[in-house]
Amino acid sequence: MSRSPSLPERPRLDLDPEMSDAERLSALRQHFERLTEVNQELDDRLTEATDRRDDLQSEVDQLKRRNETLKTSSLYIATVEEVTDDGVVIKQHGNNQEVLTDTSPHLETEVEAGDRVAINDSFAIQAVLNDETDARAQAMEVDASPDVTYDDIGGIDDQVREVREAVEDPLSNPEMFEKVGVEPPSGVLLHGPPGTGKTMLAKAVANETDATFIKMAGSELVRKFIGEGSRLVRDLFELAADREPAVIFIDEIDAVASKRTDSKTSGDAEVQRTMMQLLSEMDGFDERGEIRIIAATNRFDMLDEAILRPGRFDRLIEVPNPGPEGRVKILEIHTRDMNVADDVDFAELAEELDGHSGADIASLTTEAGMYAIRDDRTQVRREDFDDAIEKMRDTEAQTTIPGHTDYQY
Ligand SMILES: Nc1ncnc2c1ncn2[C@@H]1O[C@H](COP(=O)(O)OP(=O)(O)OP(=O)(O)O)[C@@H](O)[C@H]1O
Repeated sequence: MSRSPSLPERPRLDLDPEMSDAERLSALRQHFERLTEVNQELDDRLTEATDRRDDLQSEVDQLKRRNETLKTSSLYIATVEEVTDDGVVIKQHGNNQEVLTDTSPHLETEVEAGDRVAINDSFAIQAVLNDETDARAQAMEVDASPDVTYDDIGGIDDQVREVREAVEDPLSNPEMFEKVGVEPPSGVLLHGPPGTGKTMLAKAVANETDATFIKMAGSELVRKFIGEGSRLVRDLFELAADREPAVIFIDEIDAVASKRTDSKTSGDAEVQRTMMQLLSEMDGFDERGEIRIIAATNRFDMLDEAILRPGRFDRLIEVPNPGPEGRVKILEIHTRDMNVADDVDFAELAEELDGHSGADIASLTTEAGMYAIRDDRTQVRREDFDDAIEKMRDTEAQTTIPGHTDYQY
């Protein structure tokens, strides 16, 4: 910006006491003329500055109006496919159209492949959606390479084998299914009490098949994203198609697929719409390529049978609480990196943990480790496990509601 020239100096009046009256009059006249000149000069500068201010003001007004239009006009959502020297390739949601476009200069360094962005009518990128604005990112957990392996799962070997047959084989050896002429199962439904390793199983399959793991929780869909459920289900399958091979894992599927109730509240209608969208996505599944879908529920009794029809979740696998040997295996898995004293007998501990889940056993081992740390020891002893079991029982006693029985498997 150019700097304005400095203001003219204020004229000085020098009157010498020795001066005659005539000299004094002439000096005063000169001073008056100079003052008039400076005054004129300042007037001109003021007019110039006012004109400039008016110009700037109209520029500000114009920018404000443009900003308002930008703020009020609808923006569309797209995903960045690629950032090239010639521009940014985006894919619009909804119609899947690919467009080569530009980014607002202030976003040039920010845009990366995979980002969700807001675009205007001319496809120019206006904003990169962060996690807060990106409902999809909130509703889904995307893990390009989960690190759970089958070795991390104990006590449910039969279930691991069944899931591998139903999910892994069709992904890693599709030709075999074609040659034999059988359709791989469309979807696998894992059902059983909480904390038995259902999520781990889905992650391990994704890991083993180098597939992206995409998880969506049914309860979040209906609680947090009211009105958006069916859109998010569509997004879920779209995202999986973008990232295939992919394993879609829908946890707590009962939240969107429970038996129809009689009440006709708008909430129910919304849940119904979400389920219909899920069913229609599953029905169009054949063309979807290398995508496998696994769902999980703790409330098998509540499920709407529509989702269990052939071509939908047609492979049911029960994942129960582990038996005594399973509990020993899970104890071993979760103490792999712990320094456990020789007096700890896992078989004995497993006996005491009858009816407990893998998740209970995992947190029990952590708790035992905490007791050792509290005692300033690096080795975990039998007494630490005993203390941890006692604490677990106390907590259970406090959280059990009298007269309430959970759904039993
Ligand atoms: N069979 C198992 N072997 C080893 N660890 C297990 C097993 N089951 C559960 N765990 C431990 O419990 C944690 C929770 O398990 P996970 O999330 O897979 O259970 P879930 O069946 O999906 O539970 P929910 O039904 O509550 O979603 C795991 O991270 C793991 O530490």
